[in-house]
Amino acid sequence: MAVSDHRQQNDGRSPELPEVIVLNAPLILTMFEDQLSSKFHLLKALDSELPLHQFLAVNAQSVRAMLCTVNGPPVTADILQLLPSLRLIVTTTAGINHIDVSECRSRGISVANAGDVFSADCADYAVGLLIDVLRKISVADRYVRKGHWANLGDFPLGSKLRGKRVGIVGLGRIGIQVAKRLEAFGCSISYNSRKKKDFVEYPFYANVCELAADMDVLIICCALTDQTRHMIDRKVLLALGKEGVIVNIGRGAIVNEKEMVECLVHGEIGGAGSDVFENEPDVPKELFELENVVLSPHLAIFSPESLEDSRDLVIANLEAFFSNKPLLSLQDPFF
Ligand SMILES: O=CC(=O)O
Repeated sequence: MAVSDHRQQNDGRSPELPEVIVLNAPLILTMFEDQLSSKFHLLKALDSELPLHQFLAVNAQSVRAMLCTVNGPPVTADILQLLPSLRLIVTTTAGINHIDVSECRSRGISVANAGDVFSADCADYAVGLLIDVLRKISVADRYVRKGHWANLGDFPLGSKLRGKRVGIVGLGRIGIQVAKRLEAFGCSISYNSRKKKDFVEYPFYANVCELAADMDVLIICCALTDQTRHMIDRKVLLALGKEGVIVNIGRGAIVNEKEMVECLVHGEIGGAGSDVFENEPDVPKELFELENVVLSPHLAIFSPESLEDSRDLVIANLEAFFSNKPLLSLQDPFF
């Protein structure tokens, strides 16, 4: 078949709809495809029989906007090179670690993310994971299901949330909401981030290891960058200590997962709750055996309501772009 024969067939929609290349399969596309495709002509790389590079080379030379998410092929310099007309990437996620932002900057491509639409759900989930690890709610659930209730005396009691010293790593949109929630639960809050924040009174620690040494709990809420990759390593975990709990709703690779698993297996930290892992969907099997660990499949941000907000923001960003208006959630640190 000639290369030009591989061009996606016009599916009957108006040829005037602006074209958007869809690199992978964002959940909002699965849920709201009709709404998105009534406004944009979606060129879906996943539906093509062609390998991604060839699909882009054949179909996407004039495409100016891309929709993507964190699962699936990362938006690398190699991919961007195949899209000479691209000027906008909209990611359905808050995190943008799957996009080569410095390549975007040098090519004049703007990046818009999920802004604040997932922050509340994600913060709720972080608190949920922490309460679950501390009070052993999932353990209690398994206990009842196994018919052990009659022996209640042998249930290992969990630890109180009120009074815990909680260190938030990354006091951005999500971190601040976690902090406010846990303050209301009677915890004392401290934080680590790139810079001290003027809008809060919480104690600031420039050094994450010193933060861990003074805390009962660390909650990882920062972005994954070259600076934060494996920032939470054995040294930090040992500083957190035998009773210390770590919760991660950021990205798996912020924690050195191998070292965290070793610390958990050897009882060098008290417990962990994690929604994110280094090599998703693979989760280290050792964790399955541990009762002081709560595992979740990268779902913290999702509720039906947050997905609808995400859809609306994606559409609003694309519409703004195609009508030369300012983007609603432009990633300004980079542009
Ligand atoms: O992980 C999810 C997100 O970055 O929004």
